Amino acid sequence: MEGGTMVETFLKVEGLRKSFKEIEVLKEISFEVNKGEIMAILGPNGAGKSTTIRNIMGIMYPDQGSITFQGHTEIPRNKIGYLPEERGLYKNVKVLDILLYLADLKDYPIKKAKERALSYLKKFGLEGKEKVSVEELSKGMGQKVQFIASILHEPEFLILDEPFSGLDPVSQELFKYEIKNLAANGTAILLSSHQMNLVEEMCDRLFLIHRGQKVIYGTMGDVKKEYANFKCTIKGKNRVEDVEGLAEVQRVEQSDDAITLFLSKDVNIASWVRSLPETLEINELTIDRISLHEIFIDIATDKNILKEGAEINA
Ligand SMILES: Nc1ncnc2c1ncn2[C@@H]1O[C@H](COP(=O)(O)OP(=O)(O)OP(=O)(O)O)[C@@H](O)[C@H]1O
Repeated sequence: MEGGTMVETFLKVEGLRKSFKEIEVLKEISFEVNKGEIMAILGPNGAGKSTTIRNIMGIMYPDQGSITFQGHTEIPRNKIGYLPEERGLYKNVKVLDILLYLADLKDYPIKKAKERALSYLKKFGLEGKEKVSVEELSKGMGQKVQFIASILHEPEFLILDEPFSGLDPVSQELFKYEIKNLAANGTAILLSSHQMNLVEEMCDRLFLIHRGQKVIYGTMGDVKKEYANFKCTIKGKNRVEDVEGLAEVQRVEQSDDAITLFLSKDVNIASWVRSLPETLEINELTIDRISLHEIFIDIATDKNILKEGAEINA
């Protein structure tokens, strides 16, 4: 998506509000998903991700706000692929039959669907399983079939709710590769996941909700720059008192044989390293940026340690 290409928005969600009984679960949710990008929707359990997705899919209706697809309110079902959070919807049906049936529901040509289905089954290591009934598949295999079902009709917009849950690491990589490939070919992708490492590796932008409200919305690069401050971990026998007064140190965490210094946002690492006192015992020293995983935990646990950077779009 970078490099000045024209952004074409597929989905636009504006001011979405939704309550269940008295409880407001979504409060003014607004975001967009563009063609050719992977947009992550993130948040702790119960944050409102699936509710947002269900509103987009027309499974439930918002109390307020609007959802448009290429400018239209009608849901273009044939252009959308959806991998729901609930899995294993089909049981006593053969793998290839269910795939072709679902493609047919989307008015996709059956011959092409069959070719694509066989090629994807092969790609996902399910060659020879065409005539096996879905209930006989393992959990991961079932998920692969459901994933194939969601992309068989070449959707322009793909919603993946927790696509990696229950997959082994090899299958996760396969899914990751395939999802990135779809985006590279122009598909707009909205992905919800709790696997922050994968999100960090593959998503272009992210939208993080907490208690039904936007906390972060931006490109992965912006989020890293704004929130992911540097941290310096020093192995050796040092006391918190030895380091907490140092310039640019916002917070110190101590574990058995290491001490981690969380540094302020605009620190100049080169001069900061030079300013370390010679009295420190340094057996090992590493400087990294805080990971998306840590940013997530910080927000989800209301620690707000990173709030210094909490400016972008929030
Ligand atoms: N049909 C419903 N009736 C009442 N409350 C609901 C309903 N669906 C969701 N909720 C509530 O809305 C809130 C958001 O739920 P949602 O499933 O959207 O969260 P989520 O972010 O997808 O969480 P998870 O990561 O656990 O899947 C929760 O408090 C949940 O209990």
